[in-house]
Amino acid sequence: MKQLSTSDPDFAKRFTRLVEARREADSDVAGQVLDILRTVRTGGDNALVQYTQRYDGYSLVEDDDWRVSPERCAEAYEQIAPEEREALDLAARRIRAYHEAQLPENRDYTDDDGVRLGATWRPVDAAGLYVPGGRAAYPSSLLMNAIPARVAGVERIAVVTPTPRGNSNPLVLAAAHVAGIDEIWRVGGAQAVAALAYGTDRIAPVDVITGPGNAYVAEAKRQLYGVVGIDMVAGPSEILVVADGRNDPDWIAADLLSQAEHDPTSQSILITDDEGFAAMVSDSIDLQLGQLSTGKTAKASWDANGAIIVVSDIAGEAPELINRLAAEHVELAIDDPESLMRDIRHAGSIFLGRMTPEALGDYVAGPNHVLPTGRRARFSSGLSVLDFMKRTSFIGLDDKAIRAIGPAAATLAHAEGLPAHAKSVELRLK
Ligand SMILES: NC(=O)c1ccc[n+]([C@@H]2O[C@H](COP(=O)([O-])OP(=O)(O)OC[C@H]3O[C@@H](n4cnc5c(N)ncnc54)[C@H](O)[C@@H]3O)[C@@H](O)[C@H]2O)c1
Ligand SMILES: N[C@H](CO)Cc1c[nH]c[nH+]1
Ligand SMILES: [Zn+2]
Repeated sequence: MKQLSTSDPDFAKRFTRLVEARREADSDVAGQVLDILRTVRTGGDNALVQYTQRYDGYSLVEDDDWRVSPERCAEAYEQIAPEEREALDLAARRIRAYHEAQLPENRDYTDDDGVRLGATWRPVDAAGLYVPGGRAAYPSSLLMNAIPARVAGVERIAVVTPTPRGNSNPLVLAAAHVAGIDEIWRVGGAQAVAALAYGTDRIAPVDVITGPGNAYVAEAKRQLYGVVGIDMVAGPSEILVVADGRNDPDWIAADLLSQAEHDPTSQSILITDDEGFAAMVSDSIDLQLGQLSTGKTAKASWDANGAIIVVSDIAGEAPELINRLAAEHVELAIDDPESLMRDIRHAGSIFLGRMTPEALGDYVAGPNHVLPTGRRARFSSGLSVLDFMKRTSFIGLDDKAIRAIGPAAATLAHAEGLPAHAKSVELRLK
């Protein structure tokens, strides 16, 4: 963990290094991922068999090894504990309600020149959803991917998810049942993303790939953008907590560890204006690390990518630091989170006040937990219904309308040195 203070003479240099570390982490896996994508493109299902054996310790032989049936998902739903079923149902209901409100409206109108204009939204034909499953299983990510895809009206939805040593997680299957998913492939990592993009004998290609994953998965999506659409680059989790000294240090320590436990390359940062509080949070983290079943991963993450930044004035100094970090999650554990939120331009999702731990957003709040990482909140947003849709514009002119705007088009066509363009308009003006 790094300790920084804005009063240190070398703060600017050290902070810049912290910001840039995210980009360097991405490029570490780029070469290996390129290799995996090429191998799956040429080797198809055989390549999937090899990689699944190597990385998940699992043999894909029979049809049942490859794909999970909807009957198994329904069975899993019946067999999980009643409180788990209720929690999944509640999460699904809240996620659905939030995403239904995102459905866009088609436009169709005639402007002052008499030109008919508009745009029609349609779902993509096929979406591939990545549900992570290497270190932990993510039924919540299944819901976060599948519900907006369903709301958008996507006809074919294919899920890929790794099943280490062949063990399918019952809650992931139950979540698939809740979301009405009937195509689940037991493959993960960059190779699964490649299979969705290029297609193999077994897995038909999709038009868009969404969902979170580790550095390999995130980099595979990034490299395949253009072959398919993607939502955004949603890699190893990040949390940036802004907390004053009036918080319980144990709460803030737990919040920081909640994202550190995802991945050794996750990032957790605290900004505070109270040096004593910073020390208490740091001590609490050390204590809590020893109590977590995920302690090893969380410790690796906190040691390598954790940071505590002490500022002298939160309102004056935090906004610039927050905007440069452009973190996936920003928690504001202060008295007046609203006023700080107004100054935040770059963040995947913001959590307002001391009673809004980020973990609530991971599961049940409603907004999507698939969010941009690696400072990409500067230009990307969380997964939404729109990521499963595209828009086609339309234009309609009659004789009167073409006389109103046609001459200007012909003038610009001549000016661009494109006479055939000009002629196609001018012939209709005669
Ligand atoms: N940004 C978001 O919205 C968001 C949301 C949820 C989870 N996440 C992130 O998802 C990730 C889940 O990671 P995970 O590892 O548990 O599951 P995962 O499914 O993302 O990755 C597991 C796969 O990674 C591949 N892999 C592992 N080691 C490899 C290696 N050395 N070389 C090549 N491939 C390798 C394997 O194919 C394995 O099946 C975490 O980083 C977590 O922070 C992000
Ligand atoms: N925090 C993750 C997004 O970075 C989402 C998640 C799922 N389960 C637990 N957490
Ligand atoms: Zn989380």
